[in-house]
This record gives sequence, structure tokens and C-alpha cells, in this order.
Amino acid sequence: MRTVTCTAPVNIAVIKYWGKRDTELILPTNSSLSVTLSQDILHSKTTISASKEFSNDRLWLNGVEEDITKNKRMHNCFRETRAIREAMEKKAEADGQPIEPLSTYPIHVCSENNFPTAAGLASSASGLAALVYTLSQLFELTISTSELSRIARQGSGSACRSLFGGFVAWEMGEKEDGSDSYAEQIAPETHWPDLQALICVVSDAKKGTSSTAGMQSTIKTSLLMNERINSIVPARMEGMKKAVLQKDFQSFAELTMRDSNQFHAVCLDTYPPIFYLNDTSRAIIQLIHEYNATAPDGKMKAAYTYDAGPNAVIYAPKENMAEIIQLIAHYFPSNKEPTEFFTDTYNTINGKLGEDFLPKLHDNFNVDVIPVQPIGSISRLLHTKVDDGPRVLNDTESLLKEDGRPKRLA
Ligand SMILES: Nc1ncnc2c1ncn2[C@@H]1O[C@H](COP(=O)(O)OP(=O)(O)OP(=O)(O)O)[C@@H](O)[C@H]1O
Ligand SMILES: C[C@@](O)(CCOP(=O)(O)OP(=O)(O)O)CC(=O)O
Repeated sequence: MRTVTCTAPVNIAVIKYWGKRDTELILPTNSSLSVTLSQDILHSKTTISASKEFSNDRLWLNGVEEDITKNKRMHNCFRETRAIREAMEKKAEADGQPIEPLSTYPIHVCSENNFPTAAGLASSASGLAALVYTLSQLFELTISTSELSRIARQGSGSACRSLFGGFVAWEMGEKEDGSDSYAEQIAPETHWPDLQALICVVSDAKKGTSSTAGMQSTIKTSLLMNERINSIVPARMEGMKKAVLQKDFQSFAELTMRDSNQFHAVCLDTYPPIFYLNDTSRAIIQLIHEYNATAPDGKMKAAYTYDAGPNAVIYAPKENMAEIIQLIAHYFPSNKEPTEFFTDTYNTINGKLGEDFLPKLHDNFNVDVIPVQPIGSISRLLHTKVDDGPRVLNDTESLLKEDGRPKRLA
């Protein structure tokens, strides 16, 4: 039996992927660009064992066995990686140096997310990236990460970007077979260490309209979508790449917020409309705009973005994070223990949550921009940073036992 365990990170797009031109191969209608967030905070962890003793492929997700035959996308990832392994085995055989025929063995997959699944926190991205990356390690595939991203893309579009750390573009490509639709790194995680992220968990409930269904409904019914696909996103991709390479937070922030807003605008233009944002999400938007508009030097200090759910991700330079955390904690009070509401990962506020933030803000700041929100509107704040791509863990981290069954079941 051969076993490998890996973790993969989530990524949060600043130019959003929304819409497919091929739902089978998962080919998008526009390119997208994302930031990979630290696995120390959010990750999917996956163990895969291959053994000729197993009777069939099996999968446990968060301690519950799932019927793998019903999961076509996952099956496609198995098929693609096995095919590459099989070619390697044939070549090794022909070269007179045979390798273990792992491609013929059934596999057991056990995966856990250390955060809520299917709640708009990009679990499909980290989950499918972890699956494909672990398969590539198990089969010792000698393909590039971009080539591997073409396989991850077929598991979930956004997963192709989670195979890299740092700043990642998914080029939409033009070819019908998807061979030119892959992810590539624009800049590594070390490029812009000053950029951090604060995730405001507004809801960790499973969302009503999945991204997969929502985006195809937008493609079918939204008239605004054509404008977005044909002219707006291509220009924004260029602008965003430049902003990242130049570490230009002003352009990065404006493009990020505009693109998030436009993604939610095409959701509203979908017929019937799709609503992912709620009152709390909108209150955060207003607050960030007021915070930016009244900065003493006239420069933007933070940028929000939202995926297919109400949770906000606020990107900001490290130096503004203490202020932003206090600002959010003031307007979105919690009755949890301060450390449960906010874990001060990087010692940003020295444990002093709730310290009066107003004296630090500029005189122009309108404290009545939004009322103080009902207790618990934001359930948790996660402070994280730009970080690396998938990691291989050692055997002691395995989620599967020697017999190929999970160590823990739900
Ligand atoms: N660790 C994992 N391993 C394998 N598959 C996973 C894993 N985590 C999530 N998934 C798959 O991803 C699905 C959730 O994807 P979905 O797009 O609905 O939510 P999300 O990724 O949290 O939100 P979004 O991508 O819109 O931000 C799960 O139902 C499961 O099929
Ligand atoms: C709003 C998004 O998060 C959409 C993510 O969609 P998915 O990658 O979850 O969709 P499928 O390809 O159907 O699995 C924007 C983004 O991550 O770019």
C-alpha cells in the first residue's frame, strides 16, 4: 500500500470567475485572478492510499463516506491522473525498469476541511486542489503545476488556482479541448508580504444557490454578463496583474472592490435573481468605503471582496489591520469570548479587542455611517496572509489507518 497526505490552501479571487463555456471540461467564460491564503488558518487535508487489496475506490469527506460513483468531477480527476501514471508505467516497462502499477489499484481518499464546507469559504477550491495534488504525489507524476492545474480545473474551476501560492491567474484559454485553460503564478507569496486578509465570517451555513448552478443561470439570463466577459474583465486582468507586480494597493483595492460589486451585480441581473450578499455584507461595504474616503492622506486603506456567499474578505496592508479589526469589532459586536471571536494570529492588537478605535480615525469619519449591528452579525474574524501552495505532510499526519479506513469518523 502506498499512502500520501497533503494540505491545500483556499484562494480568494480579486477578479472573479463566474460562468462556463463548457460545463463538462469546466472552461470559463473569463480569466480570473486570486490570492492564495495561508494554510495555517484555512486548509483542506487529504490522505490517499492505493492498494491492490482494496476492492473499489472510496471517499470519506469530513468523516462521512460519500458515494464516489455519483461524483463525476472527482472521478474525472482520478481518470486523468491515472492515465498519466499509466503512461509512465508503460514507458518504465518498455525501458526495462518497471514501476509499481499504481494506476491499476483502487484508492481510498479521506479528506477534512478545518472550516465549514460549502459555505462560500472556497472549500471546493482547497478540497479539489488537495485531491489532485495528493494524487500527483501518490502517482509521482512528473508534470508541471500548470499542467496539473488543468486537471484540478475539471474538479472545480477555482481549484486550479489553489495549486499555487501567492498571486495566481487562471487564463481562460480559447481551445475547445481546454488545453490552454490553466493557472499560473503571477508572483510568489514572498512578493508582497505587506498584504494581509481579514475574513469576516457572516454565515457558515451551506449556501442556497451553488456556484455551479448560479453561474450557468447568469450565463443564460443576464444581459450585463456579455459586457463583463467581453470588455470589462480582459482590461481588469491586465490592470490587476500590473497592480500586483507593482504592489500598488490603490489600484489593487479599487479593482478588487469593483470586480466583487460587478460579480454581485450580474447575480442580481440573473433572472430570477441570485442574492449572495445580506444586510451584514452590505454594512461592511459601506463601512469600508467610509474608512477609505476619510483617510487623512486620501489613500485607500482596505478592500472588500465577496464570493458566492455573505462572508467578506478584507484585503489590506499589514499596518492598517489593527485599525480594521477594531473597526469591525466595534460595529459588529459579539457576545463570544474575545479570543473565540478573533484569534490574534499575528499579535496585531496584543489581545486588546474592543479598544476604542475612534481617536485613531480621521475627524471626517462619519461614525453614523452604519448603526452598530445586532450582536453576532459577524460570528468570527480570521486574520490571514498571502501564503504558499499545497504542502506534503509526513506519514504521522495520515487520516487513514494501515487497513485503509479513516482514523476518525463523524
Ligand atoms: N476536502 C474536500 N475534498 C474533496 N471535495 C471537497 C472538499 N471540500 C469540499 N469539497 C467539495 O466541494 C463542494 C462544496 O463546493 P461549493 O462550491 O458548493 O462551496 P464552496 O467551495 O464553499 O463555495 P465557493 O466555491 O462558492 O466559495 C462539496 O460539496 C464537495 O463536493
Ligand atoms: C464566486 C467564485 O468563488 C466562484 C467559484 O466557483 P467554483 O469554482 O466553486 O465553481 P465550479 O467550477 O462550478 O466548481 C469566484 C472565484 O472563485 O473566482
